[in-house]
Amino acid sequence: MFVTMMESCFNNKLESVEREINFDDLKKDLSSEFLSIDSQESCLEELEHLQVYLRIRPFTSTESENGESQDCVSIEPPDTVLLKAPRTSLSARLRDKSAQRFQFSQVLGPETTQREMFDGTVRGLVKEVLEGGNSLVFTYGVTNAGKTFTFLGPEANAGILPRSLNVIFNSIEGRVYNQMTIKPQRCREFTRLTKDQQSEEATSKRNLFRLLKESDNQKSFTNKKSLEGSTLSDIEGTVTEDRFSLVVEAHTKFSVWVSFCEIYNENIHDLLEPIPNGALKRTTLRLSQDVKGNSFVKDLKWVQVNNEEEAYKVMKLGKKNQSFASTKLNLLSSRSHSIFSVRILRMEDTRIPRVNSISELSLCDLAGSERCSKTQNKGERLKEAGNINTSLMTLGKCINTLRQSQQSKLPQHVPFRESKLTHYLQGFFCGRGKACMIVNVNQCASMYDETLNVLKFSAVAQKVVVLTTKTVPHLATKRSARELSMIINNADRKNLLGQRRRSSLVGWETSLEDVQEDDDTEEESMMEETLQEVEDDDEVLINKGTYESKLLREQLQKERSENFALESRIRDEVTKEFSEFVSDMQTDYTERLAKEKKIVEERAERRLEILKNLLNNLVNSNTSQEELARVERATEDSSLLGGIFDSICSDLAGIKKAAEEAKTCLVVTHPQAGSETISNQEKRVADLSELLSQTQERLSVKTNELENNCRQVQQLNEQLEEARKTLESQELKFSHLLEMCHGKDEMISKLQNTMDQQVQATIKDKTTFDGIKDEILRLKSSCTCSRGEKPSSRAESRKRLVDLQANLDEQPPSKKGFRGERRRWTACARSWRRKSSEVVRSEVTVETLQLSLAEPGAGYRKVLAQLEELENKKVVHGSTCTGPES
Ligand SMILES: Nc1ncnc2c1ncn2[C@@H]1O[C@H](COP(=O)(O)OP(=O)(O)OP(=O)(O)O)[C@@H](O)[C@H]1O
Repeated sequence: MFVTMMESCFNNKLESVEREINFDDLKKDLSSEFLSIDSQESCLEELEHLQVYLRIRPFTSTESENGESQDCVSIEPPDTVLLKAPRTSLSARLRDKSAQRFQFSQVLGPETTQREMFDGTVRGLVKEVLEGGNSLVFTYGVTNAGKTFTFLGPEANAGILPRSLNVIFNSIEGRVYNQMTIKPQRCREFTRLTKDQQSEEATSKRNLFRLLKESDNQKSFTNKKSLEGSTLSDIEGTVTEDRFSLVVEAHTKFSVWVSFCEIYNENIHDLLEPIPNGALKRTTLRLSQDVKGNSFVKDLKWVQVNNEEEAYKVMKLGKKNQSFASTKLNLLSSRSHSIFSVRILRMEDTRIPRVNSISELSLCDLAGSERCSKTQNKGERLKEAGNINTSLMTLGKCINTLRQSQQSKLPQHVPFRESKLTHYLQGFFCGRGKACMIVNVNQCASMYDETLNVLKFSAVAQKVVVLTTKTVPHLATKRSARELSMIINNADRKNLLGQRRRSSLVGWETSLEDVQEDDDTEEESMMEETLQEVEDDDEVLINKGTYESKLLREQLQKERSENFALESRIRDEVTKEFSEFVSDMQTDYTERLAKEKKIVEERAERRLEILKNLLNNLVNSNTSQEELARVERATEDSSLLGGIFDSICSDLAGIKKAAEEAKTCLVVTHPQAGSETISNQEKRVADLSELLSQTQERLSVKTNELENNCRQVQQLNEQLEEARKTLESQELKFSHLLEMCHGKDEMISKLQNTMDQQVQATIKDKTTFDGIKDEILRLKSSCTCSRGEKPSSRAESRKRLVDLQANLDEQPPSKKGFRGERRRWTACARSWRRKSSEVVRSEVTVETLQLSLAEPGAGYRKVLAQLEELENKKVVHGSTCTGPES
């Protein structure tokens, strides 16, 4: 089953490199010997993981001084790296994971020399290229991680590019084809140059080198030791004699062509194209694909180089034109992706030169991803950074989709076309040749988050399986019948495979991505020229039937055994990977669940404690507002608790979903091996679910309790508020009553005074009256006694009596009147005495009321009624109790 799955993934790739071939095609292939070399090669297809190497650069002195060294990166030789979060990292704060492990094809530590770097990574690929294969090497990493150092290196410490050129020319020494008769074209084709074209080529090359010389002369005035000013001899000291001994035939020669371009702001520019002085805009080149889906840059300048020195000059010239700028993180930061390509044409240097194979080594130095917050770029630099990040993100997307496509049953569309970089690299991910990624990281604590992202991406890239096609060049000048039969057989097999694969699936890169170029006129003329040559070959008399069936059987058996081995290997890998993934996930979630549970319990307990205190405080104190705020805080905590709980639920759902996916995948890939793991995982997930539901129950009980408590507190608070209001109004009324009582007291004392004065006056009047009465009596008696006296003394007495009478008239008129008056005053005094006793009683009642007011909620209305009654009484008394006017 898994074979079907994997096959479905890789079929697509096979389709991209194998088009339907029939006899007519074969004839065409054979006839177009000088145009395309496909038909002459035996293709060996292999599936292998993308090679991913990690290089960790050493700290600079400034970084060490700034405390960047916090042991974030440690190596577990030979292929594992351990990444630990520094104390200040956001990731470290968000996640509890202190260290993460990443595996690579090889990890090269800070002390690795440029030579060791080259030997351990790219050297093998250079050999592949010399033997007819295609190879891609690209550097990847954040800005200031050491990509350009690895790629180009300083003049005294050459990087992989100069070293590759060195090995290539050392290996083909004495076998360099230095004529310009044949030139590579498009992707895997070539063209014969006419005499004029050859001289044009030579002039262009001379001009190019002159340009470099001129700029070198200019530079030498200012900086004699700059990179551009250096010559090959400068680096010769660092690049030692390094060569491969190639197995070649006597007439075999190698024609080497190089090109250098950059992808800057999603535009492709030729770095070997001279930029005219004052030119604002550089020529933009177009990316095209040949019929086999291999991308190439249309109209890119290819320069023939006859030795290492010439190649190095081209490299320097291109570097001079490349976009560099100073950023906050790197003084000389690459602002573009640069691609240096070396095409090697393996030739038969006979009377009519023949091309046996065309191979290509493509070396890309990618610009580094960067966080604009850290580089603080603005304007043009910001735009560049945006384009760099976008294209690197697309690369990440493509790698991810490739990985997913290889894992799932259904082929997925890989978005190679979304950026120029991925569009260019597409061919190498789809079977054009071997691909190798060099990941550069620095160990700075401040770059931890970025480094983590790079390592995560690399871990995915490491798992991508690529189909590599190794071409074995045909060495014989003339083909034997058997060899031709092999070619036919191979073509038939391709045809067969192609048909079978096409029937099952639609190729994702060819169907969706392929673009064919239509400028085939030149080739057609060349085809006609060379067709005659091959038709003349008498040995193309093939006993096809005999060989075909035999070889087909052999091939079938070989393929079956290869498929079987591949299937078991991939099964093992996938099962192991999933088991690791699921167990990692399980441990992670168990830890998180335990932690969350503990936190939830602690919080619930704390909240209960707070609520208890709150209730106690509410009963004992009047600081209701404070308590209310605390209750609100407790409610907020409760909602937070709910949030945490929700997140646990969603995490669990995630675990379940992942487990489901794992299960599906395992069932698909490895029914027996998977079932046990699945049941274990299911059991674990069920346990986790049970644990979670228990936590949920406890949480809901505690939440209910909490809610009840909250409600009670709310009620108490309302009652308290009501009592407080009642108390306030009672206090107000009491103060009114007190005022009234005071008024009454004053009035009583006034009345008392008036009454006392009246009594005094009455007593005085009575004394006067008694005196007058006595006088009258005395006068009367004296009048009676003096009847016999003289009339004058009698008249005198009478006059005195009349005066007394008049005096008496001024006094209370009579004893009767005085009595009436006295009665009135006595009644009045009695009435006042009664009133004062009532006032005393009122005071007593008021005191009683005050006492009852002290108790909140006591029969307030009753008290109020009593008060009102008292008030009325006071009004009645006030109106009746007016003293005698006198
Ligand atoms: N292996 C190394 N040994 C010593 N110094 C190194 C090493 N790798 C990088 N460096 C230094 O680190 C600095 C940054 O390196 P480099 O310019 O190659 O980074 P980069 O990844 O290409 O950055 P960008 O993406 O911004 O172009 C340079 O000063 C370089 O000399």
